[in-house]
Amino acid sequence: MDDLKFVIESSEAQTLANKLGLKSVLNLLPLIAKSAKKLARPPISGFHVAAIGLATDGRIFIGVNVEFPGLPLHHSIHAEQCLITNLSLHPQTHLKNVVVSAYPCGHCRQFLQEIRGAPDIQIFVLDKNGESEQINGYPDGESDCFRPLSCFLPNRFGPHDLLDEKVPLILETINNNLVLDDDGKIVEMGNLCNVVSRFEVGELVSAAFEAANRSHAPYSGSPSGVALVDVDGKIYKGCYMESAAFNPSIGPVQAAMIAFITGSGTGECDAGADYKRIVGAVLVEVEGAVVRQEETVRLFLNAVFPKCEFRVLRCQKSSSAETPKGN
Ligand SMILES: O=c1ccn([C@H]2C[C@H](O)[C@@H](CO)O2)c(=O)[nH]1
Ligand SMILES: [Zn+2]
Repeated sequence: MDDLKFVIESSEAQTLANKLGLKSVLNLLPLIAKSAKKLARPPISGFHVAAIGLATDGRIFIGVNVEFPGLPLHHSIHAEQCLITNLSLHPQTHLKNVVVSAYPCGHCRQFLQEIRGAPDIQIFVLDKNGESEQINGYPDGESDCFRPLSCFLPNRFGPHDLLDEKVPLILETINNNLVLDDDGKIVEMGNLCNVVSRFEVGELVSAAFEAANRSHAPYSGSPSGVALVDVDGKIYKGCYMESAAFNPSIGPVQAAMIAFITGSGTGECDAGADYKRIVGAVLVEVEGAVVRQEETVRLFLNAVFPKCEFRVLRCQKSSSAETPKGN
């Protein structure tokens, strides 16, 4: 399991499980978790975390922790947040099983609550050596070592404390009906950016706008999106995703960073070595929004990609847009 990818197709997972003589794909998850720890980027703590998710369609998704020297700790990305963002990038609404290399912290248990049916997500925690904590070894079946999230976080506070049941949750399809009405600003930005060609700026703005439209921000009504572009013109989108408990929310630039790390396909474990490939970033957020991302995104970009050109575009909410709040 040397060249792991952040998304493993269902057929690949099945083939690998058969090849290793495992009873099912579930038995494969702990092996992947142990191996995926090397994809983490923890230059501050040196503590590698991997969170592996099995989706209902049989695909396996990997999440790892990412730390950023020079920034306050709340900019860090937890493996579980990375996993959920990875799922959102490859539209996948249901997470069935998760194997984590360490116990999920309170914030991660809370962030997982944003997924529909969260209390039933089955979680399995490996011990410090990456082995099963159970006497039986690796899981033999769904009921063997996995325990529901409701067991890790009983008496939960979640989305339905604030929202109507019908409001789309994280990972579910959403369109925030935003309007970007000033094409002139995009042209002006094209002229301003030295490192990113005019053509790519247009694409970059569209990507950030699409990310803002798909952002999960039902609690503040302040959706936003970031798009990053690398030296080869490849674009990485990040949607801001809120938690009902506010603080475990994931910022748009962290989400775009996850798209870069999981999609750059380098399997790079030398933290930060490839960050200098990012040359441009665009943030799209709502004019007059109650929650603003601009300054925190700028702080992040200055510390992580100091040479990156950054532009901000404000959009409006369509007057026909439904208000997301349930009560
Ligand atoms: O639930 C958790 C708890 C911690 N970490 C990471 C964050 C940080 O990078 C390192 C030390 O806390 O472990 C996770 O990824 N998930
Ligand atoms: Zn956590």
